[in-house]
Formats: sequence, structure tokens, C-alpha cells
Amino acid sequence: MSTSYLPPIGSARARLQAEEPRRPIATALQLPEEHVERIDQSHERCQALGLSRIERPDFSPLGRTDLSVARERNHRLYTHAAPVMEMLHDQIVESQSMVVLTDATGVILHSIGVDDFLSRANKVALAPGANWSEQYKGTNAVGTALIEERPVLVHADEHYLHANHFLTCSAAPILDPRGNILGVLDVSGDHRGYHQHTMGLVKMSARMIENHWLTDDYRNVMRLHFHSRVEFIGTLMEGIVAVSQDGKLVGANRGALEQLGLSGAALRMHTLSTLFGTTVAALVDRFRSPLATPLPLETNNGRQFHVYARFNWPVWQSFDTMMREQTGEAATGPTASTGPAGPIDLAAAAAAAAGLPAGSVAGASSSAAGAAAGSGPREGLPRLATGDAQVGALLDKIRRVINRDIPILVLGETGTGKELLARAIHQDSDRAKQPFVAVNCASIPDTLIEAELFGYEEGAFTGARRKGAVGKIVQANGGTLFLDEIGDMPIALQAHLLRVLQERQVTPLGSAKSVAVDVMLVCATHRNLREMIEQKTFREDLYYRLNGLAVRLPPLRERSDLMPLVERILERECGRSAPTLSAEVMRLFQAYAWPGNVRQLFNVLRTACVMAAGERVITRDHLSDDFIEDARLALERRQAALMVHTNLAHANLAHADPADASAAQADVGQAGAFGRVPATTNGPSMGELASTASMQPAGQPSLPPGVARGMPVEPTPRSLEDIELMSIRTAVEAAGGNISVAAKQLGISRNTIYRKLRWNKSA
Ligand SMILES: Nc1ncnc2c1ncn2[C@@H]1O[C@H](COP(=O)(O)OP(=O)(O)OP(=O)(O)O)[C@@H](O)[C@H]1O
Repeated sequence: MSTSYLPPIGSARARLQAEEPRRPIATALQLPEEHVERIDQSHERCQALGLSRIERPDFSPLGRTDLSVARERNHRLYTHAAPVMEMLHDQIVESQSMVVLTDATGVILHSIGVDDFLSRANKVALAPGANWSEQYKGTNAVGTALIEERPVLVHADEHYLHANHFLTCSAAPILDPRGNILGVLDVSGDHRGYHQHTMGLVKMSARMIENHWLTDDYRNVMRLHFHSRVEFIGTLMEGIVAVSQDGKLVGANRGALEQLGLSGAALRMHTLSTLFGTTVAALVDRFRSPLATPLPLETNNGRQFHVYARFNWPVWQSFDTMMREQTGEAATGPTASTGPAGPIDLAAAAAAAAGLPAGSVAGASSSAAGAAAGSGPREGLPRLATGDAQVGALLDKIRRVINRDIPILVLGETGTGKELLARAIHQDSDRAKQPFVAVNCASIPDTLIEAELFGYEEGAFTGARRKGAVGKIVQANGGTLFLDEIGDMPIALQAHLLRVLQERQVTPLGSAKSVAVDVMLVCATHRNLREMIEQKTFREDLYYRLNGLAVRLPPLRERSDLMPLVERILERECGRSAPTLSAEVMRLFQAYAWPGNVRQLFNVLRTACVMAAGERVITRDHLSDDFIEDARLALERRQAALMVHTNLAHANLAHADPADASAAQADVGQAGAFGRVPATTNGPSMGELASTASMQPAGQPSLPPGVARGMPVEPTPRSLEDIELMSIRTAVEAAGGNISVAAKQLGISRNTIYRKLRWNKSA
């Protein structure tokens, strides 16, 4: 580490210093020698260009039209960068700085900043349209980063032009997956507010933009996410490599090149097998299960990485393609028309990923879904009727209010099909040919929701210089607006939304003009809005405005149509040759609680379909080990519950009066005859008990914690309190009087046990 700026005697740098001997402000930062040399080299370039340090340079920005052209040309860059810029700005908002995005030539496209710094900055033309290449502004972070093609800090008097000495600027180039510079992200502020972490934030933000760009570019090819340390996969530090279907490495992020120690060009000379010694087929095989864990792989030069492969195209399509490649056979199934190297239909892939019919997804969040989808019996609301009474009743209610201008609120756990229901409502409404616009209130940063929903005029934000945008509400005009995760809408915005819904007019931010809107409103949430109202995190008046009709989609574990749903999903995934479930898999499915609901069922079946390719029956061999383990445990618990229930019912017979006894007798009889534990929908059958005994590790069905085989069972509980007390006593007895063990098994504290037993000594 050098703290000196003294160059070798007699060098060009020495001559330079003779003219400009010291940079005292920057020197105080004690920056590394490498940095100092880079600044010196830049100063040499500026001198060679004949730039004058003291003359006021030409600060005139591009004309309006040229700026519009530059912005238009870089629209995609801005789309990826804008949310990241907002986030970055939030981090530095206290520091009198601004966030700047330039194109690859150094022209500022957009900037966000605080008012008073902005007015000073405008004097040095840190405003859109100004060109900050070295050629125009001498040594500066943007221009120097463009030449060096790496992140650069230029602090105070390191700027070549005296006019810029009040600035401290940290800039990082933004590269596309082929290594081309797309532009530069920069934070500039008053040098007195310098903070050493700013550079880190800028670098991370640039990486974030690059990763978004890469993912977007290669969403239809396989991507390998890797790192030498497994815990870094999924973070900004991970390497990402895009692999074409024939195994060529077609793109990479900066993290990948750094870790592999390769240039972009060198990487593109490789294939999956020359670099990682594996093939696309092997990775598809490994990672088609959503529960697959990262794979340790070694590169040709001995570096070791943990690798996770992602591929967004429908899994079995890739499988089908591979099979055709391997066997030369004609394909079967719904994607038969897609050739091995042919482009993948992204809309169809997105539709498949969302579990929608092909053609129903036209865009990421907004689509004229109804217009595209057919109106056969399998579409719209009828498609969702698979025999469950709760769902059937809910669909009936919806049918009655559809087209009546009544807002619908869909409640339900994650993955229960809330968005699918909203789309079905749209498809069955008179608005089906108009847009369906979905907004996920949980996935948009709070600071952006307002602009996203209501739109904004150019210059609506303090310091912002971006073009205006039409909000989602206006985009949905004439059609359906689906506000997903409405419970996550920031409270400050709820009043604004309520006003818009009541007045049916939207006023974009920064505009004086209102736009009339006519939308059918469907909202959804997994949250308990009533509780939120009590906690004052959700407005009561908005709740009543949204809740013309509230329906609750039941969780899968409460539905009675598991098997028809399975059939329907299998049919859709595998077409006419859809396999069936083996009896064992059926039992596992029925016992399992499905915390991820239909989404999880869909994913399990999709994987099973691929694994069972060509076979008629899906067996446990086609399911992932984690799933089997969880489902087996669930099955054991149900068996144990049934044992307890049966014991209790028999005990009731022994203790109850004759009338009660005959009811209890009937209860036990029913459990045997109909195979259900009374009062639960998903209890195990006696048949299940017998036929799954072979899956028990010890060959015997287990009992629940605290219940020993042959233990005398207490008399009939009369109330919830009785049941609680009885469970506690049973657990304590089973634990041989050890309160700690019993407490652990019951999941309550020791004090609770002592308290309950003390208070109920006489019971
Ligand atoms: N009745 C159904 N038939 C077939 N697939 C379904 C059904 N319901 C849901 N799915 C599938 O489950 C997945 C999740 O559905 P959806 O996104 O609508 O759920 P959600 O409740 O909106 O989830 P989240 O709350 O996480 O946003 C999708 O792949 C969807 O196709």
C-alpha cells in the first residue's frame, strides 16, 4: 500500500507532476498504489488529448431529440437498471449524492439525486444528455471506468478538471454476458461526504443489473449457478454461465469469469464437457427435481465448484428433446412440433410454468389472456371444478357476481390457485378480450408501487429525470386488474388506492390531469386482513371497498378432490399417455399435508412425469427422496392418530352410559367401514394401516409421543380443557413422570405442565 504520489524520476508521470505536483485531498485517503497509477495514466491521456484543467469545458448536454434517441436505444438497460438505481439511491440518500446511469459512450441517460446537490451538480453538467467520457470531462469515474473497463473511484482533486474537484465519484461498468459494455453506473457526491463503502455498493448494484440482464437474455437456455462455496450460490457473488442445448457456453456473468479465471472469449471456446466434464443431459437428469441439491464439479484445470442448474423451459420438453437426440426417434406429446435446436416458445413455456393453457400468457404481468384462450369446457371457471364441495360452492358464488361490477377478494394460502382463479374469472367475464393486468404488491419495492400502479409524468420524482410511464391501473382499463398480495400494499398507499377505486379516476404522479378508468377488480392475499385491520396495518375502509365478495380457496389438505386434481395435472403434463399413480404413491399423497398446496402437487407431478417417461405407473421411484421421507412420516403420524382414536372410542365404550356407548360403537365401526378417522377429512383408513405397515422401519405402526402400547386410556373427555389435561397426563405417564421429556414431546413448557396439573388436581 502506498501513500505517496511520487512517480519514477524522468518519466512522463514526473513531468505531469511537475505541472500538477500534488493532489492533497485525495492523498489523504491513502488509496493503493495501483489506484494512483491508474489516475496518473488517465491524466497522461487527458494531457495527450490537449485538455485544459482550468478552462471551463463544454458542458452543453445533448439536445432533447438526441437524448431521446439515446434513451430509446438504451431502453432495455434502463428497464433493468431503474429499480436497482432506486434501491441504491435509498442506501445513499443521506449522503448528498446522486445515482447516474450512462450509456456505453458516457452520455448520462438518467440520474436520481437530492435537490440541493443536484442544483450544484447541474452546474457541472451531471445531468441527462451530458457526456462524461474522458475525452470531454478529463479524468472522472465514468469516463475512466469506460476506458479501464473496470470499477473506478475518482476522488476530489484526482479529477482532471478543476471544475470537478468538489466531487467524489464511484463508477462501475455494466457488462453484457458476452463482455460488451452496456453502460456505467455511478454515484457522485460532494467529496466531503466520501464513504469507502460507496464503491462496494456501486459494484454490487452493477452486478445486480448484469445478472438481471443475463437471466433475461438466457431465460430459455440452461443456466449454471456456481461458486466454490456452496452458501454463495444464489447471492450476488455467484458465477452464472449460460449453456445452449448443444452444450456450448454462450454467456457468463462477471462472477463466473472471475472464478473460472477466464476471459469471456476464452469461456466461449469451451463446452460444458470440456470445462466441467459433464453434459446437458446429465444436468437435466440431476436437476429436474425441484429439490435437487448443488452438484460438486471440477473444472478441467482442477478448480472445484458447487453447481446448480436452472432451466425454465418445461422440464419434459427438454427431456423429450434429449430423447430425440439420443434415439433419433420422432417426438410424442404436446411439444412434438418444437425441433431439437428450434427456439422454445417462451409464451408457451411461461404458460406451462404457471400451469396455464398454452397461449394464455402474453407477457410477464399483463396479458389479454382471455382473448387468447379458447372457451372450451376446460377453460375459465369450469376448469377449476374438480369435485371439491368447497371449491364448487365458491365457483357458484363467483358466477353470480361476475359482470356485476362487484370486486372479488380471493383469500387462501400460497399456491392454492388464487391467480389461476383470478384469470379464470377474467376469462369468463365480458372483459375477456380486454387486458388482464396482474400486479404483485409484495414483489415491488414500496417506493415503486405508487409509480407502478398510478403511473407518473416526466420529472415527477425529486431529482428524477426519467420519462413518464402509464400505470398498471390505466393499462388494465376495460379489462381486469388483479392486485395480488394486497395485504402487502404499504399503508401509506392504501388511501390513494381507495380514492382511485371510489372516484374511478387515476391521476399519475406529478400530473394535474386525471384519467377515467373502468376495471374489474380482483384482489388476493394469504394474509388475515381482519387481523391486519385490528393491528392498524390495513385500512378498514379499503377492506370493505375490495371485499364485494370474499372467497377462500381451501388449502389442498382440506380438499376432497386430490385424485381428480392429480389426474387433471397428469393429463395436461403428459397428454393422452398420462401415467397413473401406484397404490403406495396414492397413500403417500393422501397422507401428506401439502404445505405448498396445488403448486407443490403440480411440481411433484411434473417431476414424476419426467422420471416415469414412457412408464404407465408412477411409483415411489419417480418421487424425490425428501418428498417420500416427509410423506412417510405424515403417514405414520396418521396411523398413530388412528390408533389413539380407536383406543379412545373403545375406552368410551367401557366408561360411557349405554346410549353414549352405542354412539361410540358406531364411531369405531365407521372408522373401520369407511376408512376415515371421524371428524377429519384426511384420516388414514384401516386398510392403509395394514397395507403400509411394511413401510414402517421397525415393522410396527408407531404411536404418538406419550402414548405407549397397551396403556390404559382415560375416560371420555368432555371439553377442550379435558382433552388437554388428558393429553398432558398421558404424556407425563409415558415419560415415566419426567416432566421435561413430556414437555418436549408436547411442545409446551414445563411450567405449563405444572400449572395445568396443579389447577386440575381434583379433575
Ligand atoms: N385447480 C388447479 N388445477 C391445476 N393447477 C392448479 C390449480 N390451482 C393451482 N394450480 C397450479 O398451482 C400453481 C400455483 O397457482 P397460483 O399461482 O394461482 O397460486 P397462488 O395462490 O396465486 O399462489 P401465491 O399465493 O404463491 O401467489 C400454478 O402452477 C397453478 O397452475
